[in-house]
Amino acid sequence: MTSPVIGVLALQGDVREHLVALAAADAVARPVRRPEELAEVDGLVIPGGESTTISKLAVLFGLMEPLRARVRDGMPVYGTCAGMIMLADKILDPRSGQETVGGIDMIVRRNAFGRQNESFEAAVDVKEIPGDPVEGVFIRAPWVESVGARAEVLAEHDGHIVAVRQGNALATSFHPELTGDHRVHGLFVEMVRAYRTSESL
Ligand SMILES: NC(=O)CC[C@H](N)C(=O)O
Repeated sequence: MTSPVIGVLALQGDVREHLVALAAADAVARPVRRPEELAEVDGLVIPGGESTTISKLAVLFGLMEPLRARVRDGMPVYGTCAGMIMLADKILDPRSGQETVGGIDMIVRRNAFGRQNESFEAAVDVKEIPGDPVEGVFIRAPWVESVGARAEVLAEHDGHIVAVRQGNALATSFHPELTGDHRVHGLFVEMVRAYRTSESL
């Protein structure tokens, strides 16, 4: 079977690192900036960066509604850090004008780890990733305050939820694209493959 085509939302943030990690995990990866490009991908990564900026640019580029529609339709989507914030149905302390795509029944607190510690690394056990813990790189990272019944917690750090999955939507507070360990991207590529197979039946 041919490799799935996975987009990386390329409005702001660490786009290139995700393109490299997805390619290493056997996907065809390409940047997505326009609605027509979004329509052509089998799955999408929303990278880390600054969620307020990504949100405003998504509205400006006419991508917010198409993003919501595709996520509602079940397109697999993976958000890291600012991308996790974009996938939250609700955020605490949003900046004015900040919107989210939503898709995961969770409440996310922006910069939650950041106030105590701008940036750090920690080993994180992630459900669905067998073997060694994942090296979690946290950069002004959010955490998940609470999840609703439909969302499954995949990982915690220091008593705080840092990875969540709800159906085809996956989110991590940390940045696996920066470590050279492509297992989380591998999990996402498998989600996209399964979706593609179910769509073509
Ligand atoms: N590394 C990151 O993506 C940081 C997220 C950033 N603190 C935000 O609120 O968007």
